[in-house]
Formats: sequence, C-alpha cells, structure tokens
Amino acid sequence: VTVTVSATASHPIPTTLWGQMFEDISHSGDGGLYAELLQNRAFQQVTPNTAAALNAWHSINGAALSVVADTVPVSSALPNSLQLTIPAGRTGPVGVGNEGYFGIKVAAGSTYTASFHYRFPTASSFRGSVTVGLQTSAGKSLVSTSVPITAASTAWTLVNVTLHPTASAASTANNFTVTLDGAAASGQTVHFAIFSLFPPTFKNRPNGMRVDIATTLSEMAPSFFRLPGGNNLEGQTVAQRWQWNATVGPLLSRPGRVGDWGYVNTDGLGLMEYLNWCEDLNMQPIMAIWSGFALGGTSVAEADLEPYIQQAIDQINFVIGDPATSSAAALRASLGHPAPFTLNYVEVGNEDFFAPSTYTYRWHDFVTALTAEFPNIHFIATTDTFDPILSPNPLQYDVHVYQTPTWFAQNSFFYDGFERNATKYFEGEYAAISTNASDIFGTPADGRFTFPTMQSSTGEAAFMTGLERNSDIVFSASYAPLLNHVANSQWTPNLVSFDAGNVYPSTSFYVQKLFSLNRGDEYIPSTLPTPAGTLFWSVVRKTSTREIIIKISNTVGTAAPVTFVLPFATVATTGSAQVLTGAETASNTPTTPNLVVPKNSTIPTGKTFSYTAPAFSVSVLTLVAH
Ligand SMILES: [NH3+][C@H]1C[C@H](O)[C@@H](O)[C@@H]1CO
Repeated sequence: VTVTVSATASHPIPTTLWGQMFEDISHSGDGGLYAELLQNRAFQQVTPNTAAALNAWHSINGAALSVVADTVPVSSALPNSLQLTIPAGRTGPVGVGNEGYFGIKVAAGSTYTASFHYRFPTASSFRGSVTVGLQTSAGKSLVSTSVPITAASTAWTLVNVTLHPTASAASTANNFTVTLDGAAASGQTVHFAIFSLFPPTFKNRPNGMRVDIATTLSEMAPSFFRLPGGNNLEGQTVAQRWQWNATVGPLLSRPGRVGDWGYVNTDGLGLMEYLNWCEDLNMQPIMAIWSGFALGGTSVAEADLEPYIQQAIDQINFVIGDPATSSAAALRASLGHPAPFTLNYVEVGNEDFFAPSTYTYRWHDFVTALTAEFPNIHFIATTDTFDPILSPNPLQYDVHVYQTPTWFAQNSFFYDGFERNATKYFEGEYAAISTNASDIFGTPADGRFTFPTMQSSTGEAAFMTGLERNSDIVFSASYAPLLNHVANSQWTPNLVSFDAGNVYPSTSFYVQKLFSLNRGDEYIPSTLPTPAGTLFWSVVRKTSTREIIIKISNTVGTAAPVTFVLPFATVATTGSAQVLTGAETASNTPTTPNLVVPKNSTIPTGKTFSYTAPAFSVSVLTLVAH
C-alpha cells in the first residue's frame, strides 16, 4: 500500500490524549499501587469474633486471637482491635503473623517502617517486650527488633519501628510478625490496632506508592489519571459508595469501605494520595463524583439529592477551593497543599447507561449546581451518547468498549462518522478482552484473554490510530483495567499485572507506552487505511523537533509492506523505528515477563521510503521532515 502524507496538519492534538484509568479492582490499590504491605491491617469493615475478621492474620505458637469491638477503640473510625492472649505454659515467641497481600517482598538494603497501637485492657504491673519482625513462612527470621511494652495503663500506645533486613528473602512467602515471650508474658491479654508495614515509597511520600508499580506506570508518561472508578466509585448500596471525606486525613480517621470488587478498601489510598500522585507524574485527574446511583440498583430520588450534591461540591472544593472560603479547601491546606490542585474534568458517575432513566434528573441536578459553583470545570456524562437526551447538553461523554481484537481492528473509524458538534469524547475504558464475539465477558475457556496478546494489542493499536486521527473530538483515552494482582484478579486482561514481588507490563502496556511517548502536537492527514483492512496507521507531527511520527499496526500474521510518500522539501535519510512484534498469542506473563518488548532500530527514510510492518506488530517510525 502507498500512503501519501499531507503537507498541512488538520488539527492540534490535545495534550490529554493518552492516560490511565484507575480503580481499586484486582487489588490495584490495596495490595498494589498503595504501598501498605499488610492485608487487613486495621480490621476495617469486618464482623468481630468471626474467622473472616482475621483474614490474612494467623496465630504463632498457640496465641489466642480474635477481632473484638473494643470497649476503648483506638478511634471512632476504627472500632475493631485484635485481641491477643498468651496461653499459660508456652515458651518462645508467641503472637501473630500477617501474610501480606499474597506475599511480602523482603529486600536487603530496604528500610521497612512498621507501626501498631497497643493497649492492655486490664492494667497490671506487667512489663515486657514485643518483637517485631519479618520471617519466611517457614519461620526463618529475616529481620527483627524488640520494643518495651508496659501494662501500667489501659491507654493506647503507638509503637514505631524500622526494620533493616541484611539479606533478601528467597521468595515473597514471608510474614510480618509481632510476638511476646511466651514464658514472660504467660496469661497476658493485649489489644492491637492498625498495624502497618511500609517499604520505601515512590518519591519517598509518606503513605505513598509502591516503587516498582509506580515507576512502571510513570514510564508511559500518562497525561491524566481517572479516579476513583469505575464501578468502585459506586457502592452496592448508597451507604457503601466511595466518599471523598472518608478517605482523607489521618489513617485513624479512615473507616475504609466494602469495595465493589469483593474486598475491603482501606482507603489508605485516598483523595489526597491520588492528587499528590497526579502531581508526581505530571498528570491531571479526571475525577469522578458519585452521581446518585448504587450498583445494587438504587437511584437516589430527586428530592433527596441535595446532600449528595453538597458532598460533591465539597469534594471539588477539597481539590480546587479557596481555603479562606471553603472548609474542604482549608482541610486540603492543613494536609499540606494550600494551593489548589489542577482539575479540569469531573465525571458524573460511572457507566450510568445502567440507570439512564434516573440519570436525566441526576445529571441535570448535579451539573446545574456544580456548574454554578465551578464554571470552569468540564463535566463528563456517562450514559450512551445522546441517549437519553440530557439537559444541560453534555459537552463531554465517557465512552467504554470491551470487544474482540477483530472488532477493534474493524472499528478504527468508529469516531470518523461522529458529528462535529462541539461534543468531545473520553474513550475512558477500552480493551480487547476476548476472541469470542458472542460471549465477550466470558471465561478463558470461552475465549477471554487472561493477559493481553499480540492479537489483542495490535487490535487496540489499530483502534488507537483512529483515536489519534479523531483527536479533534477525542480528548482522552485509557485502557482498562490498569492494574491486576495475579493472585487475586476480578477481571482479565489488564494493562499491568503484578504480584508481591514483581511487575509484569503487558504487550498492551507497551502499545500504550509507544503511543504516549511518541506524541505529536498536530495530526497530519494521509491516505486513509481501509476500514475493513488489516493494516492501520496514523501520522502526527511534533513541531518542536520537526519530526514526523508514523504509527503502524499490522493486525494479522503476514508482514505488510508500505510505502510512504512525503511532501516535505527536506526529509531525513534515516529515521528510527520502535517495533513491538510477536506471535499472535504471545503474552508477557509472570512466567514469560519479557517475551515481547519494543525493539529499536534505524531505518532508511526519504521523500519516498518503504517499510515492512512485521506480522502482528506495532511500529513507530520517526524522522525529521519539513
Ligand atoms: N465493568 C468495567 C466497567 C467499569 O467502569 C469498570 O469498573 C469495570 C472494569 O474496568
């Protein structure tokens, strides 16, 4: 095929085009990006005196354990404590261990900061010491330190320790342990509250992000970060919705919530952490507000919306308000960020095409009130585009599509036919997730991908060339879901998988990275690909370097020769090629983590040059031309 490139750009490309969608699904947050290593650290949202309340905790050497509703809770937000009784007649360490989020990585040279609160429900003359450590699940100590404790009072005492392992553990099958000497503490009962164990964090932020995952996400230079969801914004019930104010301030003040993906969210990764994260990666948030619909099916009646609208106003004021006039903004200032954060986009709900009939008034009432308060914010609607008709007319819609690789390859012209009527589109969730067109959301046995493959990733890349071509109306796009703990997935495939020890960037992640790191600031029209074809491309210009950047996706198993004809007076005779290619079913997985990674080379270029796109490949060709 011959591709003739135009001399003049058709439109500027928005700087927000490529970014990331986040929600706490498959332990993306708790057990993933959020660096806390202990699972069920504060016994939040569990029923006392049940085995489930002790999830991730186990007894060491006969200690009697139970989660109790403490008569003197450590805080009103954290009513549960761990009650530990040392039975008589035990010798050696007796206590409690935590197995982390399906393992704990212990690296020599890292400093681990551990903490917990303790109190003796009955005061006594007991004086002892507690040993805090990390050990393999076979019981071999990796590091430990001891701190004195006293039963002189029944008040809570905070213990902080640092651990410095001198050797790395052979695997992530390790436990965090808190023990007392069985003989010395025989018969003692101690209460513990909110344990915590942190490794070093990204940019050393307190209560921050896991370094390896954060670094991987930063490598694609995302321009936006959608938060906090996705389904996980919504709650199964109105009471279980995500509430910004329950996720800010001291961890002692954060009750946590039952998340929408089958596990308790600590909310240690809260709105302030999200916003600091956005600043650390130079991203802008696309922040959602709860829009009055819970996933269990409840819509708040219009007459009852006001408190939820006020909560949304406070949420936005927390982000951009003036501390002198807004208490929510004053709270932000007190937490260390007096200046407003960047916020241009607020999404009203999530996938409200599940509740379109009530979205008409929910959208109207939220957006009318919020626009009056925040005239510069762009509000994003989440129903199907223009169905139902909404008032005020949305100027932004969030469009989601999960489909087959073939669908993506066949629909790279999805937006070409959209009316140019001032409405802009956020392709907020997209991924090729199954080869089975009649059962997209089925199981792996039915064609569902567990990890992206070069078939799914080239399909997505084809679609993304269309998003780039239509970036006059597509302002943002993000693959979903972003993250996944391979030991506890609620959704596959995902962009980046991980376990307690490692991160596994997928083939689709490398596609996102190739598009995001090789952006142009203007789109250059060229011979259009055949919509029903198998080879797709987009051409952009980076005006600052006078580079032409050509992205090519070959979605089938035969190499595709393509000739480019450029109209520029000066064209470099060599250019760079960044190529991601592999077999149709090739995936990066925990067993083959780097099976398919981009390879760089130089290629001959010129006013007319040919390039052969390998089978199942995404290529980025860059050359200076003007
Ligand atoms: N059901 C998908 C759509 C929803 O918005 C997300 O929470 C889910 C996975 O990304």
